[in-house]
Amino acid sequence: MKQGQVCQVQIMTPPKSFALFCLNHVFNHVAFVRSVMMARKFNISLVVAALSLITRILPVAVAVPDSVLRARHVQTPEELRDSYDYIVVGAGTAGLTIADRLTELPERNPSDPNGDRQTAHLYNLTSVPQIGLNNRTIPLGMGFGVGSSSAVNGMVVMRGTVKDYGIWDQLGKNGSNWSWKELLPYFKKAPSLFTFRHEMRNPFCSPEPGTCRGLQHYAWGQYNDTRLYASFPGGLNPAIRIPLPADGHAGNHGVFYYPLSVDPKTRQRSYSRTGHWDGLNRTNYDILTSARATKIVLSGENAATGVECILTDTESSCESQQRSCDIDRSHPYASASATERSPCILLKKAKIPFKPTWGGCELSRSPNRTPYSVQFYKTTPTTYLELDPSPAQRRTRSRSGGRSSTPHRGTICLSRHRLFPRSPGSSFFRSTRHRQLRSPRLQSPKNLLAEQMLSSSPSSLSFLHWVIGYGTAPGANLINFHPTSRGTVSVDPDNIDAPDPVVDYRALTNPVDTDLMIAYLEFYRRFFGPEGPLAGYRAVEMAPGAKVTSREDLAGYIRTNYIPQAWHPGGVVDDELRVYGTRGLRVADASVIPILPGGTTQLTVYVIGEKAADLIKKTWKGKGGKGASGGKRGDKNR
Ligand SMILES: Cc1cc2nc3c(=O)[nH]c(=O)nc-3n(C[C@H](O)[C@H](O)[C@H](O)COP(=O)(O)OP(=O)(O)OC[C@H]3O[C@@H](n4cnc5c(N)ncnc54)[C@H](O)[C@@H]3O)c2cc1C
Repeated sequence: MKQGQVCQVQIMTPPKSFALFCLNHVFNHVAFVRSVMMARKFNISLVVAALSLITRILPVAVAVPDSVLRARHVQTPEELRDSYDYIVVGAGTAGLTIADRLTELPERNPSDPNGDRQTAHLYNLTSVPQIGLNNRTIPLGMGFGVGSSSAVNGMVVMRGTVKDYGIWDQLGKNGSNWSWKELLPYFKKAPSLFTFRHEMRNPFCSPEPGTCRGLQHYAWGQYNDTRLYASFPGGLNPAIRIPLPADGHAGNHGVFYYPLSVDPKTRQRSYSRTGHWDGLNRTNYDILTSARATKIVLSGENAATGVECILTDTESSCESQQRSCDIDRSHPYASASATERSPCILLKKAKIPFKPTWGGCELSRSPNRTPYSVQFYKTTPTTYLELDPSPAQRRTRSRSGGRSSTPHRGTICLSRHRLFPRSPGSSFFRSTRHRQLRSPRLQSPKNLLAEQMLSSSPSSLSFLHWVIGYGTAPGANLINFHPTSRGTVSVDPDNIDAPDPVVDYRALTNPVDTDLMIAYLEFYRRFFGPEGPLAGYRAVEMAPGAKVTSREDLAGYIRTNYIPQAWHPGGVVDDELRVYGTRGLRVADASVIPILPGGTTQLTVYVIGEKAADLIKKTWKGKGGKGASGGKRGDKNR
């Protein structure tokens, strides 16, 4: 090891295997945690699970009781071992999952969930001014700390639809299967990490699609709520053609309730740290805190051989070596952070050959699977009260298994439905104006997106809505997980060593996105209007306001209110998560999602972590490894 300005973590031929995290805290009084995990492998490979580009970093203590933390906590370069089999950069949702799986041991202590949402633990980064949004800059949603974004997120647990993952699969070229069927085993694994606020016997109602016994499983707990259903005699379907799937986690769209990853008794957050780190008893797993990975070291043949990082408290350096590595980044905005954190734009610059397929060039530069979220309806206080269930509705709730508790002031449910159930429907996208949805390449994410938008099939793309009350506010909140404008995350061309990425959402640069939002607004006007299924709520439109009707005015409202991110960005790599043109370098985090699923992302990211670990384990075969099942590595309780 050597001291200096830079911490270099290199990985050598593995005498021992382990995981190492670099946890950093950053400027502006905001603590950052970066992590580098090094995990054991039988042969050679490095996994970096998250990089990002933050400048100055302050050390931050990680509040983990010794009794809980069993992975070796490394705080100085001197404590690093000479070599590691894997390095995982990023102690986030995917990174912790991968490190856990690569270091699995038979013993596992029960989790000790601690720490609720720490909203202050968000990186203090903003995008460049957005031309399409009246030059507003948009804060980036990205958590730091052990657990990172899963430690600060809204805890909504959702799967995407069968179609969502089908698109991923269609985009794959290397034979790695990302279909619903392939991912289902990983989805089933993830719930064991969570304790849920909704005390359901089976939190997902059905590990197997279609085996759920009823909506009531989702209809109690925080939202105490069958009111929505009571509001729609005959269900939503006749009114707005939105189905009510019996199982919200069986890959369908429709209106359903969802669980939260919160312990129902203690109300403590259940997240990647409690599920994948606390309580681990691993001698092959080290974690380095207060360090920021700055560069992935590549050999002459573009083989990843190590990681350089800065120890943020002492500004000292560390160094180790490795024969080869799989590098897995574990945060979308990390994609452009270290020098070789390059998406396609940097690969091009470096003249590294790549095939823009699964996580193609366009997407890899893009954080722009950015949801749209605008609250545009509110109810008056009078109407507010009327949201409480009637005696009849209470009886309905009771019959359906819901709990009797203080009536919530609004009804919350999740609607994931296809575009524009009544109209303009598919014809909306067939207009000349929307031909620009398509791209010249046939099997491109953009084309598949367009195809789904144009489709009238019930399995086509779905969009997400929280209806009547997002959080505690009455109203509606809609999220578009399928924007067509593509953004970029890149290094600063004027300062390639700058730690912060340049993030440009390029929000609303494709006019289709504005048209989508206008159509959404109009849909909600129908939905809440006197002729709509929620007429009984007598909702009053507060914003944009009933007077805002022309396309021009609605577009103006959207420009000033549109938020081109709702904490679920995405972007990078081929379908085996390898960075094009390199060896031993993988990215596994939310950024690899080629097209966002129509749902919140944390569960999908856990699945990506699980799949990444299996992809890596496959390379153990024939090299002294035990293969994907991990042999002795498997904890019994998984
Ligand atoms: C405020 C908020 C609310 C959300 N709400 C929900 C929700 O309700 N439901 C849901 O399903 N999803 C939600 N999400 C999204 C979900 O939490 C994320 O998609 C998911 O956790 C991302 O996981 P990840 O592994 O890709 O990144 P993260 O979990 O963010 O991990 C990235 C890690 O990489 C580290 N890192 C970055 N750069 C470096 C570097 N240079 N060196 C070392 N380490 C580095 C970071 O510090 C961090 O530890 C929310 C997200 C946020 C931010």
